Amino acid sequence: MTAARHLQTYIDRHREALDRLGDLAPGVTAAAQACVSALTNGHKLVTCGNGGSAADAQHFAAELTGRYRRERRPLPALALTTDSSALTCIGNDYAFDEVFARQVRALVGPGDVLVGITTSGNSANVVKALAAARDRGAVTVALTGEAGGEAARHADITLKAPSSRTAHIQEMHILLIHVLCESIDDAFVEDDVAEETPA
Ligand SMILES: O=C(CO)[C@@H](O)[C@H](O)[C@H](O)[C@H](O)COP(=O)(O)O
Ligand SMILES: [Zn+2]
Repeated sequence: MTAARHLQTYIDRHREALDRLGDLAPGVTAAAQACVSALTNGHKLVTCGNGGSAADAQHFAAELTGRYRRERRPLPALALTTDSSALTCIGNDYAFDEVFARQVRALVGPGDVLVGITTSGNSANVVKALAAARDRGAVTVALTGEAGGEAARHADITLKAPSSRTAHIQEMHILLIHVLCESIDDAFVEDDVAEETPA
């Protein structure tokens, strides 16, 4: 297939998913409220995922500790994918399934929000992180594909990107993350006329 044909296929499939994304409005509202309420009450956001979703987890956390679009105070957020010592120690000494859950048991407390990102919904390390966070009294949010999978069973709120294809699920996930960042900015930007940094 030519690159041009790939491009058209991606545009068509991306648009198909995008056209159905509005159905997630109630879940997005609930997730935004959970994030804002946790951060307002001095709690933190913790994220995790594998591969491309690890990048999304880090992206989300950095939007909060750094900045998203508007100027506001730094907000507490942490991706569990970034500490190679913790990942290799826990993976080596326990099991890869435990790499996020053990960090959750160390770092996540009541009132925090754990965001688990998994396109299949079935990555065991993300599922176990959601379960551990729930045990710790955190609010659990899963970003999944349309199937939801096992992750949905351990999440208080599940945002199911309306696609079964990993790439397009990931594309919807990053859009959803940015939408959550808009709501978080709304809650923490003090001067609402603050300008966006030009690209
Ligand atoms: O980015 C991609 C594929 O687009 C890959 O790195 C992908 O994230 C990895 O295969 C992940 O291990 C998939 O895990 P999950 O989304 O099913 O939890
Ligand atoms: Zn990818």
